[in-house]
Amino acid sequence: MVVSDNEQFRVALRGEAILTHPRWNKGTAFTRKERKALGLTGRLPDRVNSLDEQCDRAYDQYLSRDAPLRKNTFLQSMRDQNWVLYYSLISRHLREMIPIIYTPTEAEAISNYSHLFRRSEGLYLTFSHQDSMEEDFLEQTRGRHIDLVVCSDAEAILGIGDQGVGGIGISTAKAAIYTLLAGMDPSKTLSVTLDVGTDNKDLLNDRLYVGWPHNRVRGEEYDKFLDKFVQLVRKYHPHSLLHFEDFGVSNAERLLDIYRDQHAVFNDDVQGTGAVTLACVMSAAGVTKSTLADQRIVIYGAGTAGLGIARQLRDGMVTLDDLPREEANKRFYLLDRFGLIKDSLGPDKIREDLREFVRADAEWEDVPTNVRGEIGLLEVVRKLRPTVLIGCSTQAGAFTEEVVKEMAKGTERPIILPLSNPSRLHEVTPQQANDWTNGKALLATGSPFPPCKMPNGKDYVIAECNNALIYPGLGFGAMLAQSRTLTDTMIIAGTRRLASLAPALKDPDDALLPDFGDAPEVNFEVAIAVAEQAIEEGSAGVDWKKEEVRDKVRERQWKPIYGEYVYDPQGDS
Ligand SMILES: NC(=O)C1=CN([C@@H]2O[C@H](COP(=O)(O)OP(=O)(O)OC[C@H]3O[C@@H](n4cnc5c(N)ncnc54)[C@H](O)[C@@H]3O)[C@@H](O)[C@H]2O)C=CC1
Ligand SMILES: CC(=O)C(=O)O
Ligand SMILES: [Mg+2]
Repeated sequence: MVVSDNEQFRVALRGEAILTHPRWNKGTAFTRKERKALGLTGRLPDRVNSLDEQCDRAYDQYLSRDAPLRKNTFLQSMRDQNWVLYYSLISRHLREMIPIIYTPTEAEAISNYSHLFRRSEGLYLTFSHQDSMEEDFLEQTRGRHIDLVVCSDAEAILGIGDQGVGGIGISTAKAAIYTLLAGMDPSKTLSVTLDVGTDNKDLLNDRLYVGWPHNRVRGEEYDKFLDKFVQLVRKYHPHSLLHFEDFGVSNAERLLDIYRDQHAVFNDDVQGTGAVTLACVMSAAGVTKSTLADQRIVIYGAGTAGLGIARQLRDGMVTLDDLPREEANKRFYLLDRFGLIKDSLGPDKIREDLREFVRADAEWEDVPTNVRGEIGLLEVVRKLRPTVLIGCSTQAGAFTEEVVKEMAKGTERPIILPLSNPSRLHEVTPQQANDWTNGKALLATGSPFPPCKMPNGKDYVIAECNNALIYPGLGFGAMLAQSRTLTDTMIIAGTRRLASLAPALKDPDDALLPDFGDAPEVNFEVAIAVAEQAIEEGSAGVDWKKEEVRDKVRERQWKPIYGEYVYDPQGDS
């Protein structure tokens, strides 16, 4: 459904039913004719408002809330009431409001989920009710056309760990970002929490916790539960995109591998983060006039995001710089809680999926270790003098002054990307990294940060290297092209398009990635690149010509505009 001005809808709802339906509700914007036809004249105050007037009023109400969390709950309740107003208001204040409905504030909302709970916001599939999963699923989706399913089991939410049933908050936030930044029709999205319990003791001990009060289910039982859900999505919505968000490290990559050939699946933390970081490093390499293959890359935190980034950067070197895969793997040095990932750590400490990035001990014989034989970040940086340092460890302050200064000794423009969310968990603040390198560092962060003051007094704009700059376009492009899978080459095509839009390409002192205020245009371009690539490689289910793609994508974007309603008992509801 693409809404344009004056588009007419036949709706089967009247009275209270239409006023309480967020897809159809217009509040004071119902026209006099509609009020009469839909039984609303006595249910609304006299004055008919335009959408502009409604946005002005809503913005004043928003501003009257001081704390970010209060602003978040205000917007949340607006979404429950009126989608057009919600998306229209946020689109008008995108830079200001994205941090409120997404990282960092959404993390706070999720961690308080049970205390803030007001009403259902998606599909809650609970392990203990798995016998009725199909029934529960159909109850919400029967007769609906679903293009996008966003699901989370909430084991690793936005850097704040296991949040149990509160994971519904990340599914709804990510789905809302698809609508805001790519134009996904919200009536065709489904947000799901897979409540398989939680190991978060605070939640389990909280008498107000609204999720299933049970330890997290793992192993075969978990896999069966997940499979049952994925097969329902495949059966009833075979052309949908299934987006996985914030799964734990033992499941994220594994589930992607299991299902990637069966359905169009996408893991945002692995693939979305990998893609935006590749674009960011391409942009920084443009500033330093080097290639991807020239980089020596240290990744601190080898979890879901860390591994996803390593693989995507590696694939970038292979595809864009023609480097053999083995050669490309050697450009990476991954560290986790046991320090540098090297052979002698053994299988207990090295996950199988990290295998191709394990370093040989022989390379490090001359480097001091701690009492447990581990090699820390400072030692790695001292020996290697990396050109790129990426943080996805959730360890605030891990990039110390010593580490950053040591890095700066070996490279003219150190590329430093503290990507952990929320803001309080960043490995280094941009201003610190900037000060410690005399303004030489090329920086981007995972959550929004204000510009840094450079030694020359100018501002250096800090790019937000967050997967939201690319995943909506990747998913929307794949969905529109009706691609059976979201291939690695489609992701690379979207990434290259994003990198081509980096402000630093035109001015090396400018941000490494486009501003979030421009994220809708950026994701539009990404969606086009992805759909074009799907068509070119034959994975698309549509028979568009490449030159038609731009117009097709534009035509299919949902816009927050009110249509005109006509009452029809056989119409939509
Ligand atoms: N900017 C972006 O777009 C994204 C940012 N992130 C952020 O990245 C961070 C990590 O997320 P995930 O990879 O999903 O979590 P994860 O839990 O899978 O990975 C974190 C890793 O850091 C390691 N770690 C913990 N303490 C450490 C220490 N002292 N030294 C070195 N490593 C240590 C853990 O062992 C784990 O392997 C989170 O803050 C998350 O919000 C994640 C996805 C996207
Ligand atoms: C941005 C995101 O996906 C995360 O922090 O998990
Ligand atoms: Mg995530």
